[in-house]
Amino acid sequence: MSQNHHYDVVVLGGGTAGELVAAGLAQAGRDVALVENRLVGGEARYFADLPSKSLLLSARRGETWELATARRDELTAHLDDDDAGAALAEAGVTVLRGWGRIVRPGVVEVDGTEHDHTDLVLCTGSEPVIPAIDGLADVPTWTSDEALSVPDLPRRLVILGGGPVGCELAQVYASFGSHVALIESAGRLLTAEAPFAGEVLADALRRMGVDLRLGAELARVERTELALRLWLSDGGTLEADRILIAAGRRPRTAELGLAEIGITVPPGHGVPVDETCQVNVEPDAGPMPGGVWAAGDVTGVARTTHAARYQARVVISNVLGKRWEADHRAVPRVVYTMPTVYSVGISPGQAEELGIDLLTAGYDLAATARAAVEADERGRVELYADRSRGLLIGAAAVGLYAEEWMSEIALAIRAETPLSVLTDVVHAFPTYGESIESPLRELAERL
Ligand SMILES: Cc1cc2nc3c(=O)[nH]c(=O)nc-3n(C[C@H](O)[C@H](O)[C@H](O)COP(=O)(O)OP(=O)(O)OC[C@H]3O[C@@H](n4cnc5c(N)ncnc54)[C@H](O)[C@@H]3O)c2cc1C
Ligand SMILES: NC(=O)c1ccc[n+]([C@@H]2O[C@H](COP(=O)([O-])OP(=O)(O)OC[C@H]3O[C@@H](n4cnc5c(N)ncnc54)[C@H](O)[C@@H]3O)[C@@H](O)[C@H]2O)c1
Repeated sequence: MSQNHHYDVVVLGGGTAGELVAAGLAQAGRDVALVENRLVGGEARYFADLPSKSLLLSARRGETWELATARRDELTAHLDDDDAGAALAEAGVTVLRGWGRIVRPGVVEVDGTEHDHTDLVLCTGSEPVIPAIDGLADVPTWTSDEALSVPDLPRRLVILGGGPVGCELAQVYASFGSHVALIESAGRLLTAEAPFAGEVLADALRRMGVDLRLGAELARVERTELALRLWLSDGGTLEADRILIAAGRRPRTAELGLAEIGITVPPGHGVPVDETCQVNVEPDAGPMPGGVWAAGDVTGVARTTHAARYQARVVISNVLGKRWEADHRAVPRVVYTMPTVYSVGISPGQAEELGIDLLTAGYDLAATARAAVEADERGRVELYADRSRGLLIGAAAVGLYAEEWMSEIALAIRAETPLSVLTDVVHAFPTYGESIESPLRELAERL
């Protein structure tokens, strides 16, 4: 076993969070190594956010599949991370290629070489959950990684899971001509969000010809001579050329050697972090030379790229000794379908779990002048206030460009802006943004 250099900081995982942490700390003068076993830049750049948004945009523009995949592959640099690696080297980061594993406090091993460090930052992301279903392991399947990087357009695609990944990809593939069926074991799409959001989206997907099988589970799969045959728990059957598994993701915590430094993570959970993104390490693990930190999907806190970027900035600040406590109350959750589904803060389901007395006010986008101008009446906005505190604590909107015009609500929740101020804000005419005025007034009157 060869012994390498001592680094001030080793960052495990070079996706969105890891890249930002490594570059930020190197630019602040720290000696930093980043360990990456696949592509520097991670999921968002090559297999998730960028390719999916590129294909959705191409679908909206009516481009052909060939043009759309060419555009996507250009945007994802044909899965070549040379430029991303060079940018990190330019920032002063040492990029170590290979799988990183903690071997004892202060030491990470990468392909047989040990690297000492003071601080350690875990940015290992998340991985798809593959459900244990009879026959599934014996047939060819995709996860979002393949669905967003290969050139194939299956004639019949069955998607397992109606969360953000399943819904975005159902829309992509249906737009380009695949016959898409989507199986969601819950009775509705986007179960984490307000029920109306899933209903509006279900309607949009059905209109595109997507066969929604809600409240059903995939019981068994078999390969026949010409296709895949699927049996559902409700007695239904489907034929497919390809199955796409979009049944959730779990933080990537296995095979990292976390136990060597006293980090215990129950299966499926994220590494436990405090508000400074420092990982809770059990005290009997032995003396640690510095802090252990985590950012991004591996924390399981807020699984989006903007949350990963935010947590990366929090980690950089705290490693440099400037205390910054993360506040996750108003991190948006966006599904970039047509129409967009935007949610922020507390959802009605979460409010119920937390015992919050929720006051809801809503407005249909069809009543805005903008809907008439766009000739698109789909969508609705709902605002949620905590009756006991008299404050806006959550919102959901389904509608064209909702990801752009709902940002002021994120700010209002984060800043705890009084409703008296929010109702005094003037919105430009004719915009979808005007749709929040009426529910804000209603909440102000009822509180
Ligand atoms: C289909 C899809 C679409 C999405 N669309 C959006 C979107 O539009 N907007 C949005 O905000 N979010 C979106 N997300 C979520 C977003 O992609 C993630 O939240 C984000 O990529 C998380 O970044 P990360 O840095 O935590 O992890 P990642 O980008 O996954 O980076 C982790 C990196 O660590 C590496 N790694 C792991 N373990 C080791 C190890 N032991 N040694 C070496 N390297 C290791 C991996 O190879 C990987 O490159 C989407 C997700 C999916 C699946
Ligand atoms: N635009 C975005 O920001 C964006 C887009 C895509 C994904 N993401 C992130 O990726 C994460 C993962 O997304 P996801 O959609 O894979 O997961 P998810 O957990 O949000 O949804 C998975 C869905 O699959 C269903 N399911 C699970 N097992 C099933 C089975 N055996 N049969 C049928 N249905 C089954 C679940 O009921 C659930 O509704 C999200 O939480 C999100 O943070 C973000």
